[in-house]
Amino acid sequence: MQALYLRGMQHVGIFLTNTYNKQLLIQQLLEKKATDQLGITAASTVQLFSGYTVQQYLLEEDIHGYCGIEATRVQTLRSMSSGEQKKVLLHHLLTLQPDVLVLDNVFDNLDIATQEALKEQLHNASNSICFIQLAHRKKDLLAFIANRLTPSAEGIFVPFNESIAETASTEEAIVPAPLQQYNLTSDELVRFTDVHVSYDGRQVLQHINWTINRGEFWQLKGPNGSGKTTLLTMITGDNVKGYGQQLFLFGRKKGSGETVWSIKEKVGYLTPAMTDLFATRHTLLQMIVSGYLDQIGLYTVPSDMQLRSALEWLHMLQLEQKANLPFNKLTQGEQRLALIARAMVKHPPILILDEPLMGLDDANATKVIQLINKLAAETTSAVLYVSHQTEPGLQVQKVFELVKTENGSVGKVI
Ligand SMILES: Nc1ncnc2c1ncn2[C@@H]1O[C@H](COP(=O)(O)OP(=O)(O)OP(=O)(O)O)[C@@H](O)[C@H]1O
Repeated sequence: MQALYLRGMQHVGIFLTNTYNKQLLIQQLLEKKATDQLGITAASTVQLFSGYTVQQYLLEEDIHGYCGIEATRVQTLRSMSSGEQKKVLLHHLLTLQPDVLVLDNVFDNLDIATQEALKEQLHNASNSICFIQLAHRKKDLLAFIANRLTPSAEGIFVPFNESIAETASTEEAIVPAPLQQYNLTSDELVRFTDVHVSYDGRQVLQHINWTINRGEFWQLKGPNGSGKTTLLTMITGDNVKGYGQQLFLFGRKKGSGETVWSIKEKVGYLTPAMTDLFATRHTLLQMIVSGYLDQIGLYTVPSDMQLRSALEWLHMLQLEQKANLPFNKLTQGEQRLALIARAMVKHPPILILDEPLMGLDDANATKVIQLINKLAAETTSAVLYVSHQTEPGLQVQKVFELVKTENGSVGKVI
């Protein structure tokens, strides 16, 4: 690794693709092992801000009841939304005043207003804390960090060249046909009529009116803590707040004797956190096939038709060469494409993609956007893309936006 010249207060922005071993770099930074190359002196205090750090604080809170972050005395870290968790953690780390703060994908999951506020906060702290920013998206690189590097093919850091070649496209490929049809009584899949949700006496959603029909392509957006996850868990049947309300899922009122299973089998679901569930010895092919069997991993013998169809999905993703590789040996971008295919193999009436671009580099984000557009355009599944970010290139037809008010968020269709 080449010197990063961090002597003095020289911040560094490092652009990484998903193929780079980021964990090793972070480990070296935290252990100050790369002292000579990175210019971090032995006496420096180094802190890390990342999704992993949030997980560590959550674990601490689960075990000891308090994780050391002042704001969590009012509301537990566990019950905060993912954006709220990141905000309080970053604030906490800045108050610790480390010599060096490593920022790993700092803007993932954060709404635009919070991103702007955070940029200002980081800028203000940049006289006293040295930042090493690791970013996968060019647009995320902090403007005040002029020193921008990227690892070369030889593994040394070189100045970052803004024009990075995009990867091959899946645009021309054909979506494999479904092996089964769902018996749906109407085109209306989900309907919220005047739905309200409160937690601990605090209203977070009010007067929600929203209908999702077959084949529609929606984006659900809204700032951190506005209630996106709450709405999603009501659709997937995982939130008890749906009972006793005018919530209709696949033609049945919630709580009218339906099973959670009868809802779940009609929903394809992806959240980046699911990647950890597949950290097993299963191959990529087995993982795709498991989507037919609603299993995580493969514990039932699949049919020949299912195997053939899974191979067609891999062909479409240009991943058939890797069919027999263990899933956890794939790059993050490949894993994300595969998880979307897994959620989609059954052509479920509704496909929910919760922050599907999280952690991806620019080239992989482009590929995933192409795939999502394709699934929305060429299948009868309704696609629900959930993110506070507007992605240029994503061809959503309608947006359901949550707008925060003092009495909880209201929804509007754009
Ligand atoms: N179990 C719970 N107990 C108390 N408050 C909760 C609980 N679950 C959610 N909340 C609160 O409800 C609000 C909405 O949370 P939700 O996770 O639905 O928001 P979100 O839009 O998904 O946020 P983000 O973009 O940050 O993930 C937040 O203020 C959150 O703190």
